[in-house]
Amino acid sequence: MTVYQATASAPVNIACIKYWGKRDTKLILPTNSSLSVTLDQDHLRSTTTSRADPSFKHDRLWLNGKEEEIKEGGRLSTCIAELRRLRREVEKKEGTPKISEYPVHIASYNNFPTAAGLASSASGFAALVASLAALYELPATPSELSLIARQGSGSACRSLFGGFVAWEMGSKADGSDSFAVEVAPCSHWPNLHALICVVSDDKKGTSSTSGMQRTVETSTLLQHRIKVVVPERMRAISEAIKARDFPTFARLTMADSNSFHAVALDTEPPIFYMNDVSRAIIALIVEYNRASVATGGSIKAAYTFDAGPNAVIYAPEEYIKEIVQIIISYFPQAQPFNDVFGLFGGEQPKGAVPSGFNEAVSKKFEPGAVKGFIHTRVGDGPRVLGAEEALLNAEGLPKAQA
Ligand SMILES: Nc1ncnc2c1ncn2[C@@H]1O[C@H](COP(=O)(O)OP(=O)(O)OP(=O)(O)O)[C@@H](O)[C@H]1O
Ligand SMILES: C[C@@](O)(CCOP(=O)(O)OP(=O)(O)O)CC(=O)O
Repeated sequence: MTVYQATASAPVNIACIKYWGKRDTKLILPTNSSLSVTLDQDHLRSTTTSRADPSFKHDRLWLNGKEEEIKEGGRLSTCIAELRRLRREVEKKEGTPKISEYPVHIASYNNFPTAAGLASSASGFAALVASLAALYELPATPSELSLIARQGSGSACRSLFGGFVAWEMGSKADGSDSFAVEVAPCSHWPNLHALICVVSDDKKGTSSTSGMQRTVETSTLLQHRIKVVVPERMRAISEAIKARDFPTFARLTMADSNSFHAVALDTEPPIFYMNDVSRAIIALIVEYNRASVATGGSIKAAYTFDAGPNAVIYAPEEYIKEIVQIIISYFPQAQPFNDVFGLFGGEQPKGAVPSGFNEAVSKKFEPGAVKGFIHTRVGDGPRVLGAEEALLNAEGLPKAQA
């Protein structure tokens, strides 16, 4: 008997020009376009296996081994229904098995700790869509699949591509022109690296979904951001990426992170996602860039923050070592540094600052204020994996994770 099953993995993306605000909350249509860098799935990924089988009673989904309810009319059920609809188109061709009629079992696993506060909905919904698209053998392009991932979580639409990705907001009421497009593949700028600084967090106070809705309803500053600020930045950052112009890319990325956190503060009641640790990291990166420019160099690093206190620092590969040394001068580490790129030749990094760096820009924190680092780089889009990577066992239930 044929087993109808497919496994796919999908990457995390971190926006440089932020999505914040919906004009349609059901279809997840944004109030502005956004642009992100896809991170390498060798380090951070969601992996998902989907199987269609006539013996299954109903659709079921397990996330990290734990069953999640698929609520009727909810985001998961919308994505599954949309992919089934596309499969039915394929089944119009005579002789194609009608597997759209079978219930599905879906098992997914995020290889990064949810407790780290990293966006999991983006890679999660992208992997779900990629695995069902592979199961159903859909002839759809990544942009077409991004229309579906968008309805799971807005930022997920950008994880259907590798490299540098724009989500064009579109203008149609049905959302058919609100999808992701590739600005440049990861091979275009492979030495763009990312250093994620995991900041201690006692559980996020305001989710992105509810936070951005409150901003749309109450912030006057958001209107200026979506009408004037973002359209110009989208144009400028796309050009900077095409030209591999890091200083311009960095200036725009930092400015847009600041603008996003400003509209969060302009919300009633105000929303704070960054904390003292986040702000100290900003001060260190600003001083690092200032000292570099003052000695005839250029901007070397860009910070950006999503809806939480973790910092993501984008920088050319050659500066990451120096950046780690600066940060640990102020944030002593309680855990060993996971040196996946071999920057420190088997030794643990020691704190140091470059000459001309004003050490008074921040106080020194207690160990553990920055819990650890994840060093990664720009990476490719979703991958279809082999049967040996499947997360479902012979009975169609989740395998125990090692
Ligand atoms: N691998 C996955 N497969 C399917 N759904 C997932 C997966 N990982 C996460 N999700 C969905 O995403 C939800 C978490 O999304 P949520 O938006 O609350 O957090 P986040 O993505 O970590 O942060 P944010 O989007 O605010 O930056 C989970 O409850 C689950 O529904
Ligand atoms: C700050 C952000 O990370 C917000 C992401 O919001 P989500 O995509 O998580 O929101 P929903 O569409 O409601 O699921 C910025 C970004 O990724 O562009």
